[in-house]
Amino acid sequence: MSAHAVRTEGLSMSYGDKQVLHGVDLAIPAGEIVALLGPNGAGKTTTMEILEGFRGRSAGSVSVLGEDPQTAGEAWRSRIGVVLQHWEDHANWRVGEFLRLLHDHYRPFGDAWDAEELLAAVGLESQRDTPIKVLSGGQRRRMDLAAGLIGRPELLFLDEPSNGLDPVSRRDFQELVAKLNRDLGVTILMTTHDLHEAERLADRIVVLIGGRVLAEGTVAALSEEMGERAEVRWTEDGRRRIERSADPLDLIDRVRARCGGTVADLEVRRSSLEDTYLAMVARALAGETLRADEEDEADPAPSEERR
Ligand SMILES: Nc1ncnc2c1ncn2[C@@H]1O[C@H](COP(=O)(O)OP(=O)(O)OP(=O)(O)O)[C@@H](O)[C@H]1O
Repeated sequence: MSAHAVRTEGLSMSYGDKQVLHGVDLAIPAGEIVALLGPNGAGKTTTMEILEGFRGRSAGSVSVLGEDPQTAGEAWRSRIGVVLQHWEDHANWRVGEFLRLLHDHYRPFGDAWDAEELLAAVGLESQRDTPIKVLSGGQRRRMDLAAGLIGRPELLFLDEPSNGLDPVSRRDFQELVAKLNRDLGVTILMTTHDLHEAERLADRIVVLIGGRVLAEGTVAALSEEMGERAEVRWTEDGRRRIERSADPLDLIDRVRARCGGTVADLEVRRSSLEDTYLAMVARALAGETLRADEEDEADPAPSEERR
């Protein structure tokens, strides 16, 4: 059996005469959380819909849990879970009855999640008898997640899962997603525009731009590929200093020697996914190569921090 939950080779898609995916190759290892990032219109939702079997493709091969989503049957569908960006059906149904109905639908295909247990797992026990239309945004996303989980999927697709949630609900939701992966081993492919969310949750990042994979790897590997530098801040001669360095330990040693052995208010921050992503997209838009310059530039003089 393939160790990859998802594999695509040369995946291409056109809407009429407009080509929106140009030979996308993906390899998503089973058990990982992978975040698909990219600007609006990059082709993320189209890719997800093809992998979910909701949309055909124009060319290329696709394997999801070992089958082609275009031809796979209901048994395969019960092994995947889908949480769409928006869906507005069943507004008058109550949360508990909706999950019970889904449970009955999935039961013939295996060990469907009991509706009561699932309500508890996503923290919606108090909303069991609440009509879906009056749920808050955060409760609604939890219910969407519960609906995606009912068949105990091996692979879960999340399209902008925490969009519109307040910071506390967002954090709770992210913890729930991380727990599903950690405790139940669910492979997760998610799209998000929240780079902190991607950095927090994802084992691996895929950046799509203009329907092509621009970069793929762990946050650390992408940062290294882009030649991103850590940011070092300290106080020297009563002034706050800030400098970026590829070798922060060497920089700190030099500052320490200058300051007589101690460095005041020292902070070191590695480049964030946001720094890397923005640099990557800017370079791509400027038509530059992704590789950082081979030549090692001398570190610029430290600047003073803006207050
Ligand atoms: N049903 C459709 N018919 C025609 N064009 C479409 C259709 N769906 C998407 N597109 C086009 O395909 C391209 C990719 O859209 P897609 O929704 O996959 O991007 P996305 O990366 O998910 O964007 P966003 O971040 O805004 O959700 C866009 O140019 C979009 O206008």
